[in-house]
Amino acid sequence: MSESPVTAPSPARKRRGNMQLLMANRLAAAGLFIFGFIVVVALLAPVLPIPNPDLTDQPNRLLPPLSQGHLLGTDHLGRDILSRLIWGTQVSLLVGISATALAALFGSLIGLVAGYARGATDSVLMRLVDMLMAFPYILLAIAIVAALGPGLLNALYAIALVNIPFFARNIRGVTVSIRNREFVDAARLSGKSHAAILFTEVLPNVLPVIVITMSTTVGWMILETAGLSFLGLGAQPPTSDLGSMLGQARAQLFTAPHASIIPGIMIFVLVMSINLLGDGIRDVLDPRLRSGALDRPMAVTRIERKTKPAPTLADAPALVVDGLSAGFDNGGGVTPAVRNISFRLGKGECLGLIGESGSGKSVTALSLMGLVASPPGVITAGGVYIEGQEVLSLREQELIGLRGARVAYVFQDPLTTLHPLFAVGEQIAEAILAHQKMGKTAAHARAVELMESVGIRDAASRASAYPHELSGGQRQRIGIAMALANEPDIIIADEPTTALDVTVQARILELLDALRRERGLALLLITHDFGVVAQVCDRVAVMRHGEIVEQGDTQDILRDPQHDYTKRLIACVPELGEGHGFLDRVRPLFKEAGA
Ligand SMILES: Nc1ncnc2c1ncn2[C@@H]1O[C@H](COP(=O)(O)OP(=O)(O)OP(=O)(O)O)[C@@H](O)[C@H]1O
Repeated sequence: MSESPVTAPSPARKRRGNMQLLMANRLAAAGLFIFGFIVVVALLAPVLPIPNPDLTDQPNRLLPPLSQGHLLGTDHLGRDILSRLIWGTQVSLLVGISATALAALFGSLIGLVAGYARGATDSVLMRLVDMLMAFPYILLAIAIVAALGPGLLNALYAIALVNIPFFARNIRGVTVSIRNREFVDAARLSGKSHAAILFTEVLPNVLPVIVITMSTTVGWMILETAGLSFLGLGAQPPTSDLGSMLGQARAQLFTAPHASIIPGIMIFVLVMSINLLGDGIRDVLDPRLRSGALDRPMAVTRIERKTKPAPTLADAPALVVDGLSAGFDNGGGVTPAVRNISFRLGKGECLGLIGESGSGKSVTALSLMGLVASPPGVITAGGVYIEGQEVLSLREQELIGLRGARVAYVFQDPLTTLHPLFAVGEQIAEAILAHQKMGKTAAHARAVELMESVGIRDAASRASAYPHELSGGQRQRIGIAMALANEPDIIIADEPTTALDVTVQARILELLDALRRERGLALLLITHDFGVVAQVCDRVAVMRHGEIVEQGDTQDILRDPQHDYTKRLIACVPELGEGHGFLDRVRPLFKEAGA
């Protein structure tokens, strides 16, 4: 289409860069600042005006902090603690980061190969990893260093080795889920070698997980290295790291506590800053966390309306939507998804909401009951009136109480909305019990009745079937039965037949049509198919780029569409036996529109 979509963010609202997102997380920013400061100071150790860290001065041993010439005092050999702290931090950082890099390299390689190859390779590699995991890791590290001999380099190898399983298992899990994806199949079909697929198709998808795992484990590895040095198995004199400083000072814990407290605080601050930074990096690299989708969603969409709509409407039909606008918080502002939506829907009436994919139909439908997930969803203007009462101004619990009771939803693919581990009858009964007080047996009997009313044959026995045991059409009937469970006044059906074949589609539409007529339901039917609208709806509202561009009686609009876009949507309904004529008829319409 030639027009730019309404959701295209303006330059001012462009998604913030990763660094800005990281900085917006205060804890991560604090972690970055502290860690950055420590790294810079440790790197500048050779040029800083500090004494030689190994220079002993027996007469001035165990001087307290703030002594002349020794800001943090001296240790049991009279060495300057500040200087040793800075040099020791440098060593701890170097060993911790190197161990993380080694563990990440070998662990990820094992995970990638095992997850991609599966079969015997997977079993052998993962059993080896399991063997490593069978021992308490710090004991294993001590045993390895004891076997190799004490020393920083051996401590580094030991820490890297005991952390390999952590990477291997994580990366294998992600690789297994990626290896069966269509783009990997496509690469295989294109003749790429396994190695090429592994490194060009799988690895780029696994890389963020490797980075996240590294950022969250590096602090842990620094701590483990310090542990080995504390026990005298890591840094050997005269080299010292934070752990060995702590170990050497423990004999003077009561006479000169500062000698052990200072390196202890340093280890704490260093590990804490890395962990805070690591958590922040994880949130930034994971797109789901970045948009806030994995945050606990709010029970009702965030509502930020500049002007409050009138609390009630006189002489209002079942549903009135007045000037509704909603969008998504992109971190720097709200990107609009639907704008100024208004329509009315009476009892027993069916309104079709039609538009191409992305035109904002679902956001409109979900906004009516504050169901757009927040974050990132936001309702920015307008009102929704049910029987004349503005519902978005209600208290949260009141609005939640309306869901499923006065207003019910039927979604596109019931396989994703039905719980796979519960029998369908049980799920309908649960929907009844959510709003009505009755015993479980009565709820189950009512569920069977509802199943019968939506045309499921042999309902009593089918009630104990699980969703995967039913056909697509039967599942959608269960979805409709659940929507009817509490005798709602309004049903919002969001593309209820899109996932079904044409014959089942026709039957489900007939069912919805019959139900709204028999029960006087107001039916809002969302679709992208004018054929469906023509079959069921009294009136239709055409949506494009988040706005309603035309609405009116279905017959009038079918006969005399005003908007070009409506004309094109109507032209897209093929006629039986039309064959190639359909394309010849439709193509010029889209060429004219530059689409
Ligand atoms: N969680 C989200 N975050 C950001 N933008 C979103 C989100 N969900 C939807 N949108 C945007 O809102 C706009 C409207 O989407 P909506 O799902 O309402 O379209 P639709 O007309 O129902 O499409 P379809 O027929 O494919 O379901 C789209 O441009 C979409 O990209």
